[in-house]
Amino acid sequence: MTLDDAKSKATKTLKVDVCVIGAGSGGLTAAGGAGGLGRKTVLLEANKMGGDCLNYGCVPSKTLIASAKAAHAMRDASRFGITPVEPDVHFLEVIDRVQKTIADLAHHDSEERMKEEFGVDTIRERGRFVGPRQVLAGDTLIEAKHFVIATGSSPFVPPIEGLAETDFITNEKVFEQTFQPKHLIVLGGGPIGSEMAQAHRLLGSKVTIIEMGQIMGKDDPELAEVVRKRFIADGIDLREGHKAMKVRQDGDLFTVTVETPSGEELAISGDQLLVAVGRKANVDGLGLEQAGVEYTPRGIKVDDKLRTTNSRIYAIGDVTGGLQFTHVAGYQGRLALKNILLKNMGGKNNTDIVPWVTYTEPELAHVGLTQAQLKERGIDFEVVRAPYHDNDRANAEGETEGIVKVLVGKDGKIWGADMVGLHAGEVVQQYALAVANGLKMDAFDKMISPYPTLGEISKAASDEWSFKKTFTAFNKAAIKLLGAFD
Ligand SMILES: Cc1cc2nc3c(=O)[nH]c(=O)nc-3n(C[C@H](O)[C@H](O)[C@H](O)COP(=O)(O)OP(=O)(O)OC[C@H]3O[C@@H](n4cnc5c(N)ncnc54)[C@H](O)[C@@H]3O)c2cc1C
Ligand SMILES: NC(=O)c1ccc[n+]([C@@H]2O[C@H](COP(=O)([O-])OP(=O)(O)OC[C@H]3O[C@@H](n4cnc5c(N)ncnc54)[C@H](O)[C@@H]3O)[C@@H](O)[C@H]2O)c1
Repeated sequence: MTLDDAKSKATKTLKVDVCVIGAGSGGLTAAGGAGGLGRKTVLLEANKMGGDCLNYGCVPSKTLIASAKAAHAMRDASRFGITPVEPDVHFLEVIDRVQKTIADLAHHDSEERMKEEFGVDTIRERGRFVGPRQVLAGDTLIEAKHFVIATGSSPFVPPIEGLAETDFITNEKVFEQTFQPKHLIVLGGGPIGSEMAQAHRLLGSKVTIIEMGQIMGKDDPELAEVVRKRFIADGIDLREGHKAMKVRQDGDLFTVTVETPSGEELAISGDQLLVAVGRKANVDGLGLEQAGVEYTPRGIKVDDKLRTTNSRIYAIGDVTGGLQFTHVAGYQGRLALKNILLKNMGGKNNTDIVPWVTYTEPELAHVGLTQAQLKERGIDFEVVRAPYHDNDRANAEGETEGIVKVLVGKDGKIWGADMVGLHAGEVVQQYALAVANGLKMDAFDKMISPYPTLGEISKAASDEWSFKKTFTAFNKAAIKLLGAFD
């Protein structure tokens, strides 16, 4: 369709202050904020309200994982003095529960709520730029003072011979499965592959992960090793350093031919194939050229105010190809809005303070700068370690495998933290607050932590750090001297 054809489809014109394209975590935040603050706002959504997080991502994955954990607890009960039982998993009921949880949460992201609480009108159409300040959605031509592109990302499908001809699934289908896989093959051992592999394994499927590098490669390798060991103990067939060469489907059977690290060919067969090898930004069909918005295959280019190369258009969340998390999309939604409302004085996109958590058992979490980033920036730091096995609550829960590593500057500033262990995603919150506010380790000295909690691990790390600073030869001599006056 030519631009003129597209424009000629419009039967009405809508003039607004802000037009947000995409009603996922980022778009809903930006649109709700703009509408709530009195700007005339329209939100466009081509598919389901709530985007990936609600429908195909965070919510269904964590709900599936909750069922998996319940099944695991039954098998694992002997450690607690309880007779273990092999759970009778009704997989389709598990899937029903996943879908019900999505439905229970859907109101929060709904058109109705956007209208009632924030005064935002939603148009359930795909948006496409037809000019630098014009978007066409169905038969409506929208002219806005500002636009926010929040179109998210889709599963990347790698160009592996034969793959496209098979009925493989991605995160868009895995939560709607109609049978429990006997043997699930997972291509990719990043957060999606790892979470889904373990969940299916604990629900009773045989699972093989085919990962060309290492699982959880974006996290601290020492901590990823803890997850690796658990996967192996869970009975996952973990194939790291294995490259998928071709895929074939014969009836219900998928066969993936891989090259092993030693260069041999190996065929792995299963009755379900999940592809989770990364994401591609949703830029196709958006008419970005018509709007003068530059992009690369990674995503839309933005500056530190989240402006695109068209200063009236901002882009946020997964479509920018940066850190792809719901909380980042939400944070950027608020930031882009502030920059729209405050003439680009709302603040800069600060990726140095971002946390993330992968919800494997045990959880793997990070916040702030990584060790590699600190080295690149020439910042002196030390790693303060606090193991889970020294924490009383972890012992009571029977989950002592894990560690917290805090990256501390010479002046005590907390630059980042990495952790693996029971509820690491909760423990990391304290460090998220510390990193965001530039706190030093002595902030934890002042804090009284309730006993016995996992959060006390943070206190243990700060004790470890301050003991070293306190019990110096100088301090000991000074105290001895003062003792002479007792
Ligand atoms: C399986 C899985 C598990 C995940 N788990 C977590 C987790 O636990 N924690 C976490 O923080 N993150 C998690 N994520 C990542 C998280 O889902 C994304 O980072 C987040 O959804 C990105 O939000 P967004 O607003 O940028 O995009 P999306 O949520 O993808 O929303 C984009 C919306 O734009 C719409 N759209 C696209 N093009 C157009 C158009 N032209 N016109 C109109 N509408 C359009 C789409 O239909 C979609 O609804 C997970 C992702 C997956 C896949
Ligand atoms: N808990 C969470 O917050 C959470 C959960 C799921 C997803 N996410 C978000 O979604 C993003 C995408 O997740 P993902 O796991 O799809 O991507 P990813 O890029 O993080 O990991 C993909 C993995 O697949 C491997 N891979 C790539 N091509 C391959 C091939 N041909 N054969 C075998 N392995 C291959 C890579 O080496 C990598 O380890 C994440 O980066 C994260 O931002 C977050």
